Parts: sequence; C-alpha cells; structure tokens
Amino acid sequence: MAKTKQFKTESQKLLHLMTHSIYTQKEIFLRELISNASDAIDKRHYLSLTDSSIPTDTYEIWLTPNAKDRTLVVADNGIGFTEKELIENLGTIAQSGSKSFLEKIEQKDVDIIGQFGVGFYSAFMVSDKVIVETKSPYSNTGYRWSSKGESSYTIEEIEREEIGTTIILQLRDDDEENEEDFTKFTSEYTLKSLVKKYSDYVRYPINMMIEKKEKEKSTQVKETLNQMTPIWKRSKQDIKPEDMNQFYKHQFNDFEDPLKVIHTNVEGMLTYTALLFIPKKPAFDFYSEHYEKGLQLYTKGVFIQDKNKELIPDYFKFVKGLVDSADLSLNISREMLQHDRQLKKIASHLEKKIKSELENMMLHDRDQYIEFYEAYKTTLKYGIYDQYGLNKEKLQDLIMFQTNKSDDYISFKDYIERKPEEQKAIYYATGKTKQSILSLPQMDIMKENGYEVLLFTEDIDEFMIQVLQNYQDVPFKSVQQGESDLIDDTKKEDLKEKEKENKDILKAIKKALKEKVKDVKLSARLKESAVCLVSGEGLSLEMEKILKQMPNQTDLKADRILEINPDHDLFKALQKIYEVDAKKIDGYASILYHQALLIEGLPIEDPTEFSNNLVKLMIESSKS
Ligand SMILES: Nc1ncnc2c1ncn2[C@@H]1O[C@H](COP(=O)(O)OP(=O)(O)OP(=O)(O)O)[C@@H](O)[C@H]1O
Repeated sequence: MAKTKQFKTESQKLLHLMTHSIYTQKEIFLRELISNASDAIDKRHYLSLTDSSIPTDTYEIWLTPNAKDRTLVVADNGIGFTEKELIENLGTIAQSGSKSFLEKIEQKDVDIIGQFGVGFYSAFMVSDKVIVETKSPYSNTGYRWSSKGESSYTIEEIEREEIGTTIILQLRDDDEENEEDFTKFTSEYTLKSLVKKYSDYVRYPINMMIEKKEKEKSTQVKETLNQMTPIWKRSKQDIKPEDMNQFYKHQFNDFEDPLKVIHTNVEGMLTYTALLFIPKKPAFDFYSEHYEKGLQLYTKGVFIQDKNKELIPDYFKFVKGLVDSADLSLNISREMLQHDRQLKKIASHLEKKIKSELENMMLHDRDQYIEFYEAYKTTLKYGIYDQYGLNKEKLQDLIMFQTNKSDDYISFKDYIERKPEEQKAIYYATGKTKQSILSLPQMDIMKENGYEVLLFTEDIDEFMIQVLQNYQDVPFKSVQQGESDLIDDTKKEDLKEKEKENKDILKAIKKALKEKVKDVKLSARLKESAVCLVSGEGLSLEMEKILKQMPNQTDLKADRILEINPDHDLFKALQKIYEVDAKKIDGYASILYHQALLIEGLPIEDPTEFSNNLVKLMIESSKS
C-alpha cells in the first residue's frame, strides 16, 4: 500500500519555486540528476571497500529518453535509498546548497538559479511527475517514491533486485505561449549536448542507446556521452575559466565564482594533482564550530574522502578543493600509517604552494589580495597567535594594516622599508575604529614626529603582536602603553623638573583616585589633549576589554597610569585650584580620570560620582 506523506515546509517552498519557475535555463536539471547519480556511485564504491555485504558492480549512469511517452529516465547503480533515506533526503531539504539557494532566491534574485546546486527538486522544473524507484543494499526490498511536486509524495514497496536508483521524469507539455519546449529533453541531440556541456568530466560513463541507421536497417547501439576525464586531470590550457568556475560552484556549493584557483600538478617521489579554490567570501558557517575544513581526496579520479583535515592547516582553513593522487590506495584504513606520511608530505607542499600564491598575489595584484585579506585576515592573524606562535614565521608576511598615514594596507615589510632609520620601533595603536584611534590623545606626538602608526581594530591584533614581539628585529610598540620613547633627553629632564615642582598636586590627585590608578604623571606625549590613560608594560587596556568579555576572567586589569599635559591650560587651572583650596582637587581628579576612561572607550566606573562632580563644578562656576 502506498503511503502518502507531506513535504516539509521548506521543501514545499523550493518545490513551488521549481514548478512555477520562469527561469530559462531549466536544462540544468540534468546536470543535477547526473551529479547525484555520480555521488551515489561514489558512495557505493567507497562503502564496498570496507563492507563486504555491499557488492561492487560495473558502475554506469544511463539516460533513456522516450519521445512517445514523453519520459526521460536517469538511472544509476549507486547506493540507492532506504525508505528512511527517501523520506529524509527527498522529503526535506537538509543540504546546505539548497538552503542557501532558498535564502538567496527569497531575496528575489531568480537568475542565480543555475549557479546553485539546487539538487533533486530541479527535476520538477521540467516534469509534471517524478518517480524514483530504488533499492539500497541496506534494505531487503525496493521502494517507489512519487510526486507531482505539490504538497505531498507517496512511498510504496516494490520488487526490485538490483541496487541503484531509477528516476523517471514525466515531462511537461510544451508551452508555446511561453516558448517552453520540454519535448527536446527526449531528443538524442539535446541530451548529448547537455552532457557535453555540464557533465563531461563525470567520472563514470553516462550511457545512452543511440539509433544507428545502416542501409535500411536501424539498430540501437550503446554510446558513452562523456569523456570521463575529471576537470583537474585535463591540461590547464584546455580548461575554460567558465568551466572551472562552474565546477567549483557545483562541487563546493557556492553561488559565486572563486576568488582564486590554484591548480597544481606535482610529479616525482609523490605524484598528485591538487585543485584548490579560495572562495570570495567565507562560507556561511565559517566562524561557527560546525565549519569543517578539509580537502576532498581522490585516487585516480575515484572519490575516497570528503573532508580530509590533514591536508590543510587551520590558518588556511578557508581553502576548498581536492587532491587526487595515484599513490594512495583506495583502502585508506588498512594502510593508514603509510598514508599518513604521504598525506603529510602533500599537506606540506600545499601549504607552501598556497603561501607562495598569496605572497605573489600581494606583490602583483594588490587589489585582489586586499579582497582576499579583508575576507580572511582574522583567520591568518589567529594562525600567528595559535600554538604559541609556532607558525608566526610562515604567516607574518601575509599580514597588513591600515595606518594613520594612508588608507592603503601595508605589510610589516612595507613599514620597515619606509620608516626613518632612526625610528627604533614599529608603532601601533588600538581602538574600535580607525577614526577613534586617530583621535586618541596619544596620537598627538606621533603626528608631530610624522611617524607611521599601524591601526589595530580587531580583537585579535594585540594578542597576535604579543606573540610576534618584533619583525626583522624591530620591536612592536604600542603608543598607548608604557613610557613613550619618543621624548628626547632635554624634554625628559624638563619633565622631571616639572614633576618635582608639582609633586604635591600629583600626589594629591593620586590619593584622590585611590587604587583606580597605579600612577599619575605629567606627560610629554600630549600636545592638544589635556589627559590620557596609558597602561603599564603588561596587559593593555584593549586586551583588558577583550578579556573582560570572556567568562571567568573578570578580575584581570591593566595597570592604569593617568597622564596629564603640563602645558595645557587645564593643568594651570588645577594648579590654581590646588593653591587656593587643596581639598577641591578630589572632585577634579575624579572628573579627569573618568574623562580619560571615556576617551579610551572604557566604561565609566562610577557614573553617579562622575555626574555629581560635574554638577558641583557647574554650580560653582556659575557662582564665580
Ligand atoms: N541517485 C541518487 N542515489 C542515491 N541517493 C541520492 C540520489 N539522488 C539524491 N540522493 C540523495 O538525496 C539527497 C538530496 O539530493 P539533492 O540533490 O536534493 O541534494 P544534494 O545533491 O545532496 O545537495 P545539493 O544539490 O544541495 O548540493 C542527496 O544528498 C543524496 O543523499
């Protein structure tokens, strides 16, 4: 008895789109079905290697058109479906490709349909009814799934011996008004050219019985329509960029062309081909823990594994692609140790290759590199920080920052090359945005000296720099931390003198602020600003902010040093107030400290105290 079941809501939406599609490139349904058939054969073959209950076969995909019945049959001897799989795989959309397609299409961009792996449901673009007859090696009986692409489908048991899947498409009637021709999908010529166009590189034979006329007699002869050479096995000159892009989008579920293709053939002790892609944008789950890095692994064109993690280091985890090596035997588990060594070697080659391609891009195609860098900079920086800096040498030359002097990104190497010789450090400043850094009081002295400052706006930046420490022996130095080294000896002497003269007032301010600050000093780095807050040499204020957001880290605090500009009118005012009524300095100290916190983007510790002091000051000034 056939059971009727309802499609899940998302499937219904997708089906509705397919059946009502005004999209012109409906022919892609064939590519989708053939690709599913090929994946199903891959799966069967792979499982048969380790599970003796799964028989192997001569793997083939068959197309059988029938013009009289208006049907097209796509058959494979792949893994087939169990009943549960029919419900799960054809009754719901679990696939990321289809999901992201649905999201995009909901934004009304109908024309992108062909760029997606829209999968099985695309059959409904050309069919009134789709029947799937199938048998899995894991079930004793066969099943028939059928649907008209509306809200429901039926499933029933059938007698079927051979493992695999047969998909019968009942083609729609032609629609002359809209110039839609579905009859053509029963024509030998159309099917042949569609296979050539979309599925030529499928690794299994796509066969069709072709009518051959000899003399008066016509006979049916089996013909294989595809070349079966995987795209990565073809010579580079013969691959059109559109074909490569199409292959990427389909194989790796992206709807945009890749930013960069790296196609490499290595021969020698270890022979392999690698086809690597850098996506234009990180995958939608890239920053989640669900993201799985890895490359597909093939041996002699036969699929072995989907995401081999060993082939790609974490800091290049955005790279997608595949490796095909004749040196790997199919039975990976039996020879794991041997493979481990071979895979490690391939991984190490690939890592160098990716790095050199990126360095090349940085040198010769800055625009493309910046597009790449803006998409993946956090991952590269994290790669430097990770494992106590184990990989810092490999990655440091790929890092770039904007500076106070230019909107262009520059590398550490660029910085060193253009800094004045007498400058002994690579300066950086940290903040939420470029603008907030540029207006930091500590930037005054940098501006005056004409020094270039790297602008750190990502959380990871300072942590990365702690690990790097220096570049080509030039140390990194924060303009917001520790003593400024830009002050010459005479200025230092001068400052010491002033601090001596103002010893009492500085002491009084420090006393008023209690444990809030470690010290109160006069500053030589400030020009226009009255105060700033700097941290000691250890933890910086920015790092404190980040650590505070993490669980169980709340008591970590940077040493705060309040610096006051002795040449600012405000300091003169403070001196006057202190002379007249020393007690009044407490309120002023609190306001100054809170102002410095605000400038640094730190939270006001005691908003009521801050506000009360301001109010008091306003009232007093109205009296005088
Ligand atoms: N010919 C087939 N034989 C066995 N299983 C199949 C076959 N066709 C489809 N399937 C199963 O049905 C699932 C859904 O297929 P569908 O084409 O909708 O998505 P997909 O190809 O997995 O992903 P996407 O097309 O979104 O990249 C597949 O993942 C696969 O498990």
